[in-house]
Amino acid sequence: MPCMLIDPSAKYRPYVPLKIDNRQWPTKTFSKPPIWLSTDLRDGNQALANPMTGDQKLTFFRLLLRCGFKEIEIAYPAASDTDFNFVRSLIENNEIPDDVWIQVLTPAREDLIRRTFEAVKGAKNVIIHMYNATCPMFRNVVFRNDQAQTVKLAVTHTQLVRELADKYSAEHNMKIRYEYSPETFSQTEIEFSLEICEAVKKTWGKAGLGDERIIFNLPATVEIAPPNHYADQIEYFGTHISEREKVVISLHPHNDRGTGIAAAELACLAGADRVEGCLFGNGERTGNVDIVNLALNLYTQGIAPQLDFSDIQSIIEIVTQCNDLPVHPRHPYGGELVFTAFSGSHQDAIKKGFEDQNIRHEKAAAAGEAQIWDMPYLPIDPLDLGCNYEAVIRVNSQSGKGGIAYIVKQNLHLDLPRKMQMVFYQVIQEISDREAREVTVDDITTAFRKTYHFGGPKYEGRLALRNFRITTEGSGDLPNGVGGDETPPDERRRFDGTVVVDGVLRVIRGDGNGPISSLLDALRKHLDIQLSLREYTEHTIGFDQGARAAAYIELVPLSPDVKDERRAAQSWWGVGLDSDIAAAGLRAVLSAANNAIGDRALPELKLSVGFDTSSGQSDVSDAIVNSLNLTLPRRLQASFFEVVQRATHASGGQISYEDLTKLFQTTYGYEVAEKARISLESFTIEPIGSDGGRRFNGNLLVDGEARKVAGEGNGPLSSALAALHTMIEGTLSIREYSEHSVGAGSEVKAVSFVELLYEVNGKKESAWGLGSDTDITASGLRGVMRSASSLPVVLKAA
Ligand SMILES: CC(=O)SCCNC(=O)CCNC(=O)[C@H](O)C(C)(C)COP(=O)(O)OP(=O)(O)OC[C@H]1O[C@@H](n2cnc3c(N)ncnc32)[C@H](O)[C@@H]1OP(=O)(O)O
Ligand SMILES: CC(C)C(=O)C(=O)O
Repeated sequence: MPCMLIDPSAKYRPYVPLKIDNRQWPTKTFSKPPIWLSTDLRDGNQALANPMTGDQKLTFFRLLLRCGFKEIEIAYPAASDTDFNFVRSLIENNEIPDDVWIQVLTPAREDLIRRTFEAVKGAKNVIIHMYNATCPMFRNVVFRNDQAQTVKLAVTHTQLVRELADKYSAEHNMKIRYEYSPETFSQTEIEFSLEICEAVKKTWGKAGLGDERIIFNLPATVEIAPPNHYADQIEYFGTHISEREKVVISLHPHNDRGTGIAAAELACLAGADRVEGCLFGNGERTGNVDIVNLALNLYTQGIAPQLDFSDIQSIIEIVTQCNDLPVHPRHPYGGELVFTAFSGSHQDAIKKGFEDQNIRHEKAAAAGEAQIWDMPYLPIDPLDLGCNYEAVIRVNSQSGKGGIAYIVKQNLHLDLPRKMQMVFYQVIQEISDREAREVTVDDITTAFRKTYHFGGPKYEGRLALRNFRITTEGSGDLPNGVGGDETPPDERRRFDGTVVVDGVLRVIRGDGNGPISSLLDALRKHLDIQLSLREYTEHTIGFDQGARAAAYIELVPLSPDVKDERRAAQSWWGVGLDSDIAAAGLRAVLSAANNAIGDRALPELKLSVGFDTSSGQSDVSDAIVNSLNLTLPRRLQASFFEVVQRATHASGGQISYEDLTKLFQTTYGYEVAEKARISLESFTIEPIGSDGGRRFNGNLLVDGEARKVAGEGNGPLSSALAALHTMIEGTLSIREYSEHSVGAGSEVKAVSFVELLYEVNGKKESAWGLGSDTDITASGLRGVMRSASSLPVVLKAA
């Protein structure tokens, strides 16, 4: 089986370097772009397994115009009807802008030259491009010509081109220029290249300045030497051709050694004026030189290339559709992976680079200076090519914390503290190792939300903040916007808040020297969550009205010794986002606390009875709001607080929230199964008289016995009281009444809060009762009966 030779010199010979003294190009630098010629529709097209259709060529042509090409080789018209007709259709359909030169290629053959001229008849600006091979191998093998015959071939056919150019330009008002290519220039003896070009120039006979210049296109038809050799050849040609000012030196590099770009760049430094190539380097074998690459190389040197690749992805789409060839994912500037870093150290550098650059750019903008792009690993700003930063960092098992933090910042606008980055990195590493695949942006943001219970109800943990109030001892409510734990020394803060604990609303309270420490205190007291704050950072997101605060918190196990807390190996991070900075901190505490408690069962929530009367009362009523959705009238709050205090003393100083709720329900008869002493079985209310009076007819159950009663008043409640008076000693009167609705839609019901005053034998007593019903009148009546049942009403003898 053939294989690589141990001594390849037995088979291959090296190129022969040019002897040039004092070459100039190595010290030259770029200052302007060359003239570009796209040969996608000719050299690119002829290299395709399936050359482009007319429609594809038209699409491609329009794309080239969009990119800004002013010279476009559109066909080898003599090759096929498709090519010929395409040229005709562009001309006849006025597709060619006035400032664009179309170029067509022809061999040095009379019939084909004539057909080529026929193809371009009537076009405004045309470059006729003729070629014949000039290097020894082609002379000897392909044409079997010596040097003189080769020159003769070129000269004779240049003569024909000249005659036809004169004729067509006169007859069809065309501007016609001439390009001659000594094909395989790079393999041709340099002196012979000069000789044949001098002969062609002379024959053409009308090389002038500007648009009159003759174009000598010097192809590296096959790249057989390093790029410096091509540069030498070009410099030599340019410094030895006569009337240099009347000559455009054009490059046509191929990429057989993979150095087409370097060859073109060095040859430009060596004096070339023009480059022929294809978008993304399509073309024979390894392709023509890639004009996108060349142009953007200039761009990254701060030189406007005069070509526009602002929407590079849409350009790739069209090019790949027309060529039916892919663009490699690693292709310079355009490949789908070229702005992507997977590896940790690259990602870290890019992330830091962006941060540093933002600061630099802000300063430069303020000073009115240029905002220079200077980024690790990214030689060009993806935005300039219509790409975004989304794909700049992608994560797999080679990635590090910096990259992951970058994605979190880009997508969630959260700038994680370094230690938190390290912790979250472990989470993503675990996913990436487990799944053995790239971790997507969605994977990362979802993992972040889940890990830190961040981003709304869907991601809530076992503990979630509903509402809160921070008060300063003696000074009432704190205005929102008091941040972190920045409390003046000696001022104490109190956190009163409603927190969802395992799905149940709870009111908790704690004290500390700031909002965070008072919430931590509340968690300790009420839920036995013993944590302490080790690190807190915050930043704002957005501006002005839309600004929000992001807070990051690290909690450690509470320890009697602060030093132990600082050294604690175990810690939990949390994040909170809110328009109010204090709320952001509190959310961050709960986010971290969620991670700290994991699945651990929490103790039954305890309501401490050590509160002072007023604040204990609001705790109690908050609890009823939370558990039963009932907003108690103020006097009922006071009344119930007394009940609670008695109950908590009786049960050793503490009462659970469940028991508190039950106590409320049984005390006031709210939604309990047992019948009260006096209960309403059924009733009717009838209007009486003309002044709005009412008559109540009720079926009651009193001490287990059915009673029918009736009474009249000026409303349902007063008529019910009148009815009760028919069976009791003393009098009942309404001391306070209020009601509100609970629930929504078809579930809505009325809840009535009734306080009755009972006067009998000179004694007075009052009691509260609750009624509820979908009918508001029935709700009020039930409240009356429930309140009466709580009073020691004396029944009349039957
Ligand atoms: C480096 C380059 O890219 S050069 C451009 C190459 N592009 C193409 O070839 C695509 C279009 N070509 C074609 O469609 C056909 O080759 C045609 C129509 C031009 C000619 O087709 P044919 O007449 O069948 O000739 P064929 O394709 O075999 O070409 C070889 C002949 O042309 C001669 N020839 C090759 N190049 C040239 C040239 N630049 N000038 C004159 N004659 C040439 C060869 O010596 C050979 O002649 P021979 O038949 O006397 O031996
Ligand atoms: C016709 C010439 C310019 C050519 O395509 C080449 O040499 O590659």
